[in-house]
Amino acid sequence: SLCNMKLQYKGEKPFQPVTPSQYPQPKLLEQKPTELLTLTPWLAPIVSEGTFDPELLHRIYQPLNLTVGVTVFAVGKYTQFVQHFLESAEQFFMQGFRVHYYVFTNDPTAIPRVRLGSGRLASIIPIQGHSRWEEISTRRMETISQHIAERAHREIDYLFCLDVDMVFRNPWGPETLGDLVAAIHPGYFAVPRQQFPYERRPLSTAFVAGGEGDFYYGGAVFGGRVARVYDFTRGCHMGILADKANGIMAAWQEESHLNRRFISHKPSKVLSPEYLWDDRKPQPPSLKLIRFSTLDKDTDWLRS
Ligand SMILES: CC(=O)N[C@H]1[C@@H](OP(=O)(O)OP(=O)(O)OC[C@H]2O[C@@H](n3ccc(=O)[nH]c3=O)[C@H](O)[C@@H]2O)O[C@H](CO)[C@H](O)[C@@H]1O
Ligand SMILES: [Mn+2]
Repeated sequence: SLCNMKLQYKGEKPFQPVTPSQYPQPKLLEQKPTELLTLTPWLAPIVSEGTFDPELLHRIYQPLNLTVGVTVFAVGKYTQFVQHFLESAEQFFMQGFRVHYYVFTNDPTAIPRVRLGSGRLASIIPIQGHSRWEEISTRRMETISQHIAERAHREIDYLFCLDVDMVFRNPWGPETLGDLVAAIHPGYFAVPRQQFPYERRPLSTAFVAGGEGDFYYGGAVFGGRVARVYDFTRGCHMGILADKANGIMAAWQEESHLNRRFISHKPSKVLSPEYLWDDRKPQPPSLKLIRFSTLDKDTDWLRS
């Protein structure tokens, strides 16, 4: 069965020598490239403006000829977001890289054909719709893991799994690439962990106890090497299935399972809220650049 299959991935890309270039010297004794924390206690970088050199990273990653996948779901009324999402991604997402968008929808005819740059393509993948929005959102973990097993592991090196009700506003580049990548939720970066909206009922497999947790991560952005995203989404899906069998739906659906799993399977790279913002909030001075943000949407209408 698909579950026990040994996947033949596209293959590792050996690193290339970095071509000579001019860039500012890294200074061991000059601290604080930003007001934000730059390293987790398990030594994963926290990416924000000022912590990296975009040109240098481009020189390092560009020769690898990587293909970066994106999964995005547009079921029911959410098809209206696809155009703006794709157009803004074409402007800002992984410029100069090969990109493969996988658009999952119950209504392929409602997906606009957006003109894509060279080396970039979109596949529209029909899926079943569900009447409850919680179900649509939660099912993504299952669909993504199946899609990696059936197809995407042969086509892409890295994968980002993104919400569709969002737009890119500034560059999102190879600084985001890592084995397993999480993004800090815009609503909880200044909040003590006891107040994170984790699932708190021990009956759920997403249960998080009082003293646990690092950052509260958003369900709208996660990714990494395709093999790691496969394990991650499969793990979340298993937790969701176990909860279903027990008749329980976690407080924030798949986001609760994602947060549970990132506590035991730490991300190797963490994206600051620059990479997962919300237009309904004022931009705090500590965030220099909003790169990807939730649109101010009519939630009641969308979910009706
Ligand atoms: C910023 C952030 O971290 N957002 C998370 C949050 O609320 P959100 O309010 O952002 O959830 P949402 O309404 O955007 O739903 C998540 C995604 O599911 C898809 N969708 C949903 C409903 C529907 O009818 N059709 C459809 O296509 C669509 O891709 C959408 O972007 O909590 C959700 C789970 O409860 C997800 O974890 C979201 O990622
Ligand atoms: Mn959303």
